[in-house]
Amino acid sequence: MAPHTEQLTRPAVRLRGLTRSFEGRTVLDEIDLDLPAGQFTALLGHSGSGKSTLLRAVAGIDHGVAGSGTLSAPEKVSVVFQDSRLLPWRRVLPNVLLGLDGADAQERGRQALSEVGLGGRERAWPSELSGGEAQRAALARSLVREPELLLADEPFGALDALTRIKMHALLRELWERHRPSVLLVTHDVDEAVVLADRVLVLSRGRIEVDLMVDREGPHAQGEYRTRLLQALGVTDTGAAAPEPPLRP
Ligand SMILES: Nc1ncnc2c1ncn2[C@@H]1O[C@H](COP(=O)(O)OP(=O)(O)OP(=O)(O)O)[C@@H](O)[C@H]1O
Repeated sequence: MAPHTEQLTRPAVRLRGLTRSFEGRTVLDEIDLDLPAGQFTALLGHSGSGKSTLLRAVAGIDHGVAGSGTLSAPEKVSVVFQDSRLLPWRRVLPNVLLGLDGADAQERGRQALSEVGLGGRERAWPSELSGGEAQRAALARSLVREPELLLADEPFGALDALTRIKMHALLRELWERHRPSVLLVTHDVDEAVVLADRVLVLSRGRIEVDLMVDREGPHAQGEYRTRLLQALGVTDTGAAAPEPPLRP
């Protein structure tokens, strides 16, 4: 497939001096960041480093949080969380279509479910789905809205290892087909390297590492992994160093 170079020149997300704090404690400290349209970016960082705070800011769902700076993002944004957030009292297809109308909505919903491998499960209740299937339905709910930007906050964090591998393949395949910009929050270095074309590490309120992952080039995934683990302060024994303190 030809690279979408013309798409990549148009920033989908632009942050300038983005600051967010809770009770006087700065979590995001004047972050400048551009996410080009169509890029798959992963955001890594220690627990509590501010990944979800950044994602929520970009999603525009952090009203009431103290902050400053400027932020622009596309109009059509979908968010996927660690739990599917399906409404238990609605069947799968109505969950996927929630808030959508239009003559072709049903057909688009069915198509989205088929794309995530849930064709035929339209009338199932959320309680009848496995964790992986529920996350597939959540992806279908995002997909059907044709987002320009997909924000995903640890979407596979609660899944078992085998299901997670399948979901990685699905997400990458959906991204290749639809080409939204993706910002994936994860604490899993392997997930970041397997999925993303660019990996950011958030630390002390700043983007401390900004690494392009060249899938075609000579670098083995192991090299990226080692660099990112080092940036996260993980030792050879696998022990994680504590999150360094924020700047005063
Ligand atoms: N609504 C809130 N009120 C007070 N403090 C908050 C709030 N939301 C986040 N924080 C604090 O901001 C910091 C960053 O939280 P955030 O959830 O963004 O981190 P994270 O990197 O996503 O962590 P994790 O990987 O554990 O999900 C944490 O210290 C957290 O306690």
